[in-house]
Amino acid sequence: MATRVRPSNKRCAVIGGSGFLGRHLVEKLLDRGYSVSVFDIRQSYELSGVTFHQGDLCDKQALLPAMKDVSLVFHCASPAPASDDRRLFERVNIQGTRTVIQACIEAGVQKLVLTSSASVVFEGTDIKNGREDLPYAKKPIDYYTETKIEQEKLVLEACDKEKGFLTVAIRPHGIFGPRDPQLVPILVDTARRGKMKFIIGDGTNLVDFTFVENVVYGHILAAERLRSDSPICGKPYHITNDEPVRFWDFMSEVLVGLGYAAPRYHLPYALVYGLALLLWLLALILRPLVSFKPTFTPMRVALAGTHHYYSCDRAKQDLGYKPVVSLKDGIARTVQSYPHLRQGA
Ligand SMILES: NC(=O)C1=CN([C@@H]2O[C@H](COP(=O)(O)OP(=O)(O)OC[C@H]3O[C@@H](n4cnc5c(N)ncnc54)[C@H](OP(=O)(O)O)[C@@H]3O)[C@@H](O)[C@H]2O)C=CC1
Ligand SMILES: CC(C)=CCC[C@@H](C)[C@H]1CC[C@H]2C3=C(CC[C@]12C)[C@@]1(C)CCC(=O)C[C@@H]1CC3
Repeated sequence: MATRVRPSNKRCAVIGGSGFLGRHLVEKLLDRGYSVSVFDIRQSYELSGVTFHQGDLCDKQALLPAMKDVSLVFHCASPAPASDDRRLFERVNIQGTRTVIQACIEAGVQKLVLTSSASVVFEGTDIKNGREDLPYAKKPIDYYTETKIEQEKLVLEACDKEKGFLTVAIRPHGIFGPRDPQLVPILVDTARRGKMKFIIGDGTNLVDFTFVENVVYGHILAAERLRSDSPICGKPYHITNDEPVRFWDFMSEVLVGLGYAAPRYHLPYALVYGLALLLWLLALILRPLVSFKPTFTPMRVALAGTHHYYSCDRAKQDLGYKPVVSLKDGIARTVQSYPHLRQGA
């Protein structure tokens, strides 16, 4: 009878390892002596110590080779929130995550760490220092978040100490850092189109923005602390910079760092939200005739004009988490990493 190779606890797989967070995670895992297999729908780089497996995570047969002899899997793949494609989110984040869980169990993987999102509890109204025991949003802000909720439930419910399959979910918020394809590029694009002149509301709303290396650190701590006798099995954890900042101060600091003017004029929140809602309805009605994507969607206006920051006390207590990069240093490193997005470049 063929003997089964015992998976090494320093061998792991990163699903979504070609993406922004995934690649930072892969780099840190290599630093810590792990060998890594990346599974992603695309291959965006090459790195020694990393084996790439290209495929769709909804395909179990494609996933299995990436999990061979692996004891730990990180699942940080998702379609981009901006795609707003309900069927794609359902297929990848819900059905695909079921497939990931089945493949893990079949391949003998012992630990699964999911990248969820703090937004699973956000309904577009203020959250101040929200803890993990807040209920899931009944009215999530978009389809993407709706499927992130189902995905998190699936992964946490799959935790089974008897069967030796342990799971945990990390809920980051507002990830930023070098190579981020979303936050800074959207901000600069908005500024270049002359639309970053206005502050929505009074500009005092506090939000968490989390430097990518802190998010990576939270994932690795969770993976390494995930044992059948630890309190973290089957639980979600907020991972933030633990320094809530005014949304508009953060945006202004990034803009000014890149040579653009900070927004100055205030607009009432209710007015902008109402206009965004009208635009969104118009885009929906006109979709069969013309397709346009408004910059100011109701979801974006809510993100820009409300408080949404989260306590990471549970992560501090159970994981020994503490941010490793301050917000100030994170912003400086991010701004430096985007020479091509500077004003005039
Ligand atoms: N960025 C943020 O601020 C936050 C992100 N998160 C979560 O963190 C995770 C990582 O996000 P981020 O790094 O920003 O996202 P990215 O889009 O940069 O990375 C996700 C990766 O997954 C890939 N992918 C998408 N669909 C599939 C599929 N069917 N099969 C295999 N791979 C696939 C993507 O490929 P492609 O690019 O071709 O689609 C991409 O390479 C996600 O789960 C996201 O929900 C949570 C909170 C905040
Ligand atoms: C905190 C958090 C969850 C951030 C996630 C990233 C994006 C949702 C934001 C990144 C840049 C933001 C942005 C706006 C909304 C939210 C973001 C897209 C605006 C469109 C809000 C309205 C404006 O006045 C312009 C803003 C540009 C940047």
